Amino acid sequence: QWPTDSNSAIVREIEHLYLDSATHNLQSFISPCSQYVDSSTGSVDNSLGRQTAAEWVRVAFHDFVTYNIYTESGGVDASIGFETTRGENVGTAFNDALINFSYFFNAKVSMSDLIALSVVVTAGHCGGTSVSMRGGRIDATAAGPTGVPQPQQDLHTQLVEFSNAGFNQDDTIALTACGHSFGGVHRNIFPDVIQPGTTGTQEGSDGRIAFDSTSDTLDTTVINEYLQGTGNAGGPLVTTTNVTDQSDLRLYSSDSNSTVKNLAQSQSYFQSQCSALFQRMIETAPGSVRFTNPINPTSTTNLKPYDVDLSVDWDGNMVLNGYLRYVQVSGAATAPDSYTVALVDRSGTTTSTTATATKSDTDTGTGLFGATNSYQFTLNFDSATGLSGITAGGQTFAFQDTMFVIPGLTSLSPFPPPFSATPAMDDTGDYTSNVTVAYLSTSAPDSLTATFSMPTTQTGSVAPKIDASTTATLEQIGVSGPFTIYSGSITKSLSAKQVYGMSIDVAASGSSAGVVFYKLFNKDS
Ligand code: HEM
Repeated sequence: QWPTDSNSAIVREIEHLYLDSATHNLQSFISPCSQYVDSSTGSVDNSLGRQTAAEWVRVAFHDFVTYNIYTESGGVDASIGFETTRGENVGTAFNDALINFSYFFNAKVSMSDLIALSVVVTAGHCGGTSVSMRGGRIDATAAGPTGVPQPQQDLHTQLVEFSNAGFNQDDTIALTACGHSFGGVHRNIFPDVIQPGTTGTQEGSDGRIAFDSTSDTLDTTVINEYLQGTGNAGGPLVTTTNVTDQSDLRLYSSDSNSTVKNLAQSQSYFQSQCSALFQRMIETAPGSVRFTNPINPTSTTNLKPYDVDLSVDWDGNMVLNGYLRYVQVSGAATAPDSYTVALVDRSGTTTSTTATATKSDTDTGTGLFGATNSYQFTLNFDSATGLSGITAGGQTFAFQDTMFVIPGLTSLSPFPPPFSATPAMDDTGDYTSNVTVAYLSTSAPDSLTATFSMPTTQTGSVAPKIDASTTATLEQIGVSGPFTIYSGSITKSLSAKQVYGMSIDVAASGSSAGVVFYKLFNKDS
C-alpha cells in the first residue's frame, strides 16, 4: 500500500500473486495439478475429467495464437473472452479460467497478465520449469481475428496459423508437445476425436482421454509414448480412428519426427525448450505493450519491502509501517533471523532512527521460487525529518512523503466478507469509502481528486474491465507540521469482488506528485 509509479505497482501486485503464500493466489487453484476447480461453485470437482492447470495452458494458447506478426496485433491480450462462441474455441474452459482469474484482477493486474501468469505458475508448479514473468499486458476491448488451429485442419493451414503468430514449424511441433504434456481431449467437446478405438481410458463424465500417462506434469512422457507406442501413444490426436483429426500425428511426423526425437533426449532439455517457448508464447503481445522487467527474484533481488504504509498524526508524528520479504531462492544465504531497518530522511541522509524487523514464524509462504519469509517493522519519526527511504540488509529502498494516503484516517465500511474466490463475492451492498491524504507543500492546492478504479462487467466477455469513472473531491481538513491534510468520501453499491479489486489514485490538478494505486483492501490484510 504505497504511493509509487505505475510500473512498480504492476510488479508489486504480480510479485504478491506468485511469490507469497499459496493460500490466496493462482497456485491454490492447481494444487494438486490434477484437480479441477469449478468457477460456478468455487469448489473442486474431480468427477468430470477436467484439469484446471491444463485448461489454463490451452486458454493462453488460444489467446496467443491469433497474433499477427505483420500488424503486431493480438497475442496474449485477453481477447479470448470475446471469442468464446467461435467454433475454434469450443468448450467452457475459456470462461471458466477467466472467471477464476477475475478474483485477482485490478487496475494493475490485467486479465492478460493473469493469463500469462497462469502459464508461469503451471509450468513452475506442475513441471518445475521456470518461465520468466513480466507484467504490463493490455486487455483488448473487443474480439480479435480468428485463426486457432483445429484438429480437422490440414497441416499446411495449421502451420500458416502458427507462422502468422511468429512460430516456425520446429517451434510449432515443440510448443504443441509441451502443451500436450498436460491434459487431454474431452469426448463431450470433441466427440469426433474420441471415437471407439482411440487409445487410452476415458476419465470422468466428460470422457477425457489424456495425451499421456502423466497429464499433470510437464515432461517428455507424451513424446516418449508417441515414439514408442506405449501408454497413450501420443494421445487422442495421434491415435483417433478418425484420420481427419490425427492432427498431432501429422504435425509430429511432418519432419520425420526429428523435432520430437530431439526433445526426447532428456527431461531437462525438454523442460528448457518448453520454458523458452512458453515464454515466447506469453510475451507475444500487441506492439503497444511495454513489459515490466522480469519479476523473478534472484539471490541479489530477493529482499524487498511490501505492504508499506506511511502515517502522520495531528501532532506531526510519523510512522512507517511495513514488511520485508525475503525469498529463499536457490543459492541465497539462509534467511536471517532479523534485519535492522534504518530511516533515510527527506534530504537523503541515513539517520540513527532504526527498528528491528524480526522474522515471523507464522507469516511464511511457499511461492514458486522458494520459501517466503516476512519481517514486520515500524519506524517512528518526526514530520520535520520526513523520509525518502529505508535501508535494510545493506540495500536502500526509496520511498517518498510528497503525497500519501493516511491509512488510519482512511476507511471502508462495512468491512467486506473474507476473500474466498467464490461466486458469493459477487453479492452487492452499499460501501462507503473515506480517503484521507497528506500533501507536503508550501503552496497547497484547495482540493485533490481521488479516482477510484474498480473491476466491472463488460459486454461480450466474462472478463471484467476497469471502470475509473468514480471520483471524489478531497477537501482540506487541516494542517499537520509541513503537511496539508485532505479528505473526502464516496458511497457506492459494490460487490466484495469489486472491493478487493478497488484501488485509488490521488492527484492535484497540474501537479506531478500523486498517489498511484492505493489499495483499500488486500486479500491478505
Ligand atoms: C495444431 C496445433 C494444436 C491443435 C490442433 C490442438 C488441438 C487440441 C484439442 C482438440 C484439444 C482438446 C481440448 C479439449 O477436449 O478440452 C487440445 C487440448 C489441449 N491443448 Fe492443444 N492443440 C494444438 C496445439 C496446442 C499448443 C501449442 C498448446 C500449448 C502451448 C496446446 C495446449 C493444449 C492443452 C494444455 C490441452 C489440454 C486441455 C485440457 O485438458 O483441458 N495445444 N488441443
